[in-house]
Amino acid sequence: MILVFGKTGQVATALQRQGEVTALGRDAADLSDPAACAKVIEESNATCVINAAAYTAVDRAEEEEALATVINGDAPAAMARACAAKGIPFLHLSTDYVFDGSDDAPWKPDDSVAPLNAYGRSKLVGEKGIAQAGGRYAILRTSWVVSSHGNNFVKTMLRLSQTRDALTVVDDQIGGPTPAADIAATLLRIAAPLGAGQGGGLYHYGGMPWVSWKDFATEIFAQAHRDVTVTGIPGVQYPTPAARPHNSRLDCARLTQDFGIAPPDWKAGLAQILSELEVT
Ligand SMILES: NC(=O)C1=CN([C@@H]2O[C@H](COP(=O)(O)OP(=O)(O)OC[C@H]3O[C@@H](n4cnc5c(N)ncnc54)[C@H](OP(=O)(O)O)[C@@H]3O)[C@@H](O)[C@H]2O)C=CC1
Ligand SMILES: Cc1cn([C@H]2C[C@H](O)[C@@H](COP(=O)(O)OP(=O)(O)O[C@H]3O[C@@H](C)C(=O)[C@@H](O)[C@H]3O)O2)c(=O)[nH]c1=O
Ligand SMILES: [Mg+2]
Repeated sequence: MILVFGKTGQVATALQRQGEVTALGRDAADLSDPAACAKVIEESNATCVINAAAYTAVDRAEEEEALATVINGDAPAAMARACAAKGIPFLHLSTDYVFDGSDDAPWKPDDSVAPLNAYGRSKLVGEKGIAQAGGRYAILRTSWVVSSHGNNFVKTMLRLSQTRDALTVVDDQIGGPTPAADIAATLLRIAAPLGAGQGGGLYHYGGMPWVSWKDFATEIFAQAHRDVTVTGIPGVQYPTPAARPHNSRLDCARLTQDFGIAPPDWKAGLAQILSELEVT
């Protein structure tokens, strides 16, 4: 039995659509109580655990770093220790926001981390706690997750297009939009081999080709046939509580080497999302 933490989120929803999983919502397992999450694993008959729950409100985390750190740091670490004790693999997601975004070379899994914001710091606490738990694990760092479900940049752009015919969007933050459906498929595909001893550790999994948020917005409006003029602006002209990295490009070669999985094509994923949303 594959046990999933998270029920309503983008990736948790995709996992339930694609796999035979037992998904736990906040009512069944609240990540602000790490010991309770560990106990759920201990008392389960899980053969594998996937954590798809997280504190993902990047700007709000600046004011709630302690809570974000419990949810994104302490809870996954406790889950990983419970999995290690049971001898079952633990799969987890992390983020491009653990990097500072300097230069423009794609980030490799072993590159130095230096988060610019509280959310990134909280996710890094989780990464380290999982590595120290001593069990088999895979952490997929992904970026710019989108789906027809939940909150994401695609949904924000479509909503804004109902009231606006022009938008300014930052063009100096570059990364890979990643469909939640592809993340779920990848997690489900690597779970068994990981449990059997193949691979393990830190991986990158982000969509291709790399784009700026501005070029992403432009493609969303093109595919959705929305007549919105998008003008690029530097991030300094779009002030937010949390700083965001300029360079979020993820080098996904290790996942290809260990599991034969290539990064997803986000433009195809976007078309699928728009069709699910019945935007034509
Ligand atoms: N979204 C993105 O752009 C990116 C996400 N990631 C990572 O990918 C993973 C999945 O993200 P995504 O699917 O987008 O997340 P979402 O923001 O769509 O969903 C977050 C999920 O976590 C749950 N959750 C939040 N707090 C708690 C809590 N205290 N107890 C139990 N459940 C809780 C939410 O439940 P509820 O509905 O009850 O609030 C929801 O199901 C996360 O680890 C995230 O850090 C990485 C890079 C980019
Ligand atoms: C709505 C809007 C946003 N923006 C900018 C702000 C920001 O730099 C960028 C994206 O905004 P968002 O708030 O959607 O993105 P953000 O919440 O920062 O998304 C991040 O979420 C976390 C969970 C991750 O792990 C990251 O990989 C990343 O996906 O677009 C504009 O320039 N114009 C706009 O009209
Ligand atoms: Mg957001």
